[in-house]
Amino acid sequence: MTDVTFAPAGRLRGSVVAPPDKSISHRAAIFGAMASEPVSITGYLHAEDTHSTLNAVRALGALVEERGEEIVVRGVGLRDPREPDGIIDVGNAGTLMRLLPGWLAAQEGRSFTLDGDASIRRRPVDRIAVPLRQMGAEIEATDGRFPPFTVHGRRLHGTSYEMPVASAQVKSCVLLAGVAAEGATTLIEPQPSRDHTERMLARMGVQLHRSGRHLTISAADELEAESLVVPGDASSAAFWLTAGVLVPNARLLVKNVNVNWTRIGFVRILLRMGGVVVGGLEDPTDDEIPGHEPVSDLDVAAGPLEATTVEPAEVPLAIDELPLVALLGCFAEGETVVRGAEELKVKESDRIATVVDGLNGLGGDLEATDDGFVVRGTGGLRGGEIDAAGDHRIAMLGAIAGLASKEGVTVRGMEAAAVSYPTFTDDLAHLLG
Ligand SMILES: O=C(O)C1=C[C@@H](OP(=O)(O)O)[C@@H](O)[C@H](O)C1
Ligand SMILES: C=C(OP(=O)(O)O)C(=O)O
Repeated sequence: MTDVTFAPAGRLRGSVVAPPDKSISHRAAIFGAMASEPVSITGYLHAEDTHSTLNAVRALGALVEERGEEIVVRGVGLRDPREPDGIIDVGNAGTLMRLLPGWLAAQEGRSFTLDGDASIRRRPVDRIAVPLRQMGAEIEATDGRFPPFTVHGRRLHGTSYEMPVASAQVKSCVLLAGVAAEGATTLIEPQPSRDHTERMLARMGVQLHRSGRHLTISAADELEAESLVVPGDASSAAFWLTAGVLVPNARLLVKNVNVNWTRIGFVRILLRMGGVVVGGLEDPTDDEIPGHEPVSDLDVAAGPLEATTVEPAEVPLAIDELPLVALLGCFAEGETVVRGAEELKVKESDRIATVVDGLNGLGGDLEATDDGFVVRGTGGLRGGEIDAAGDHRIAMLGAIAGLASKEGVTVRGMEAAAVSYPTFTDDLAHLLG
């Protein structure tokens, strides 16, 4: 385990290019493997989670050539993944674990077992097993709902499924099954969630139609795209936006950020709290499904903050950034409340517990609730030690807390950052000059 100390930042200036988007990289590799013709992917994220995805698609028979900035995936087509010799190891990647079975469930007569690390074994898969069974698949999970689990592929039929939780992973899984099923599949979403799957499938020639909460996908014979481009990750960029707001006199430019409106709920919350962020944010696209991802450079500066309440409908659009909302709340005037975020309990760690305990250990005044947390702003944080609990977002949360604290923060287990952002400490060193 690596302990790293982050001292209060005297100066934080300059520009940083957001690392490639993790969600979109997973999708590009999986959809590339589902395609019949080679797909060139520019800007693929080289991190632990997305390497698990490359290994998974290789195990299914796809060829992956790495050529510097570009990777080329030579897929096996919608109906020809190979049955691997052993398990498919998803490592720490929940997105891989929940998306891939959508495709695999449609492979008649073949079985696939997925497993991962200790954290992944605590993350439920019944949320995908329920709709996939409804479409005709057979799934056996440990204790009925955890990895390791086995997907027995069957001829799938389209369905209509009302999702109990707003989850882009569940939505994507059902859409992938829908592409390879017979007939149309309709999903009814409780609230909008990130829409990268819809955008990328539309770009790859699949017919998708949205009408309010209803999303319908038609089966396709093949997926097709010569090239896919991965933009910068808004969730990774959020660490720099937070640092830019909290560190006195900071001035940062975060370049090439994906500003898809379903990913920038955090920026909207930050603006509401008084943060200064300037850039070309996307407006909601309503029922339209664009075939691209918008990007912008974001300029951020330090400033005084006010508390806010994050309502349940905002949660899916800022889910991975809610730990940073808690950190901002420590520095804001008043009481910051996050509601409707019980999903945080089933991430890489129980993020209600790790955020509340972690920031309280640094001098914060937070209280866990059943569905989120309450943060009483104290104007700052003393500092101290925080355990990343094997969770990349908690590791980087601790680092940013350290920069903004009075005495600095030691993060225990900083290596966890490599799951989504392996160059995090190098980028920070550059900004500290
Ligand atoms: O679809 C995706 O790429 C993701 C969806 C979210 O999970 P849920 O679908 O479980 O909300 C998010 O927390 C995760 O980091 C990535
Ligand atoms: C929850 C996350 O990812 P995943 O579900 O893919 O493990 C995350 O990156 O914060």
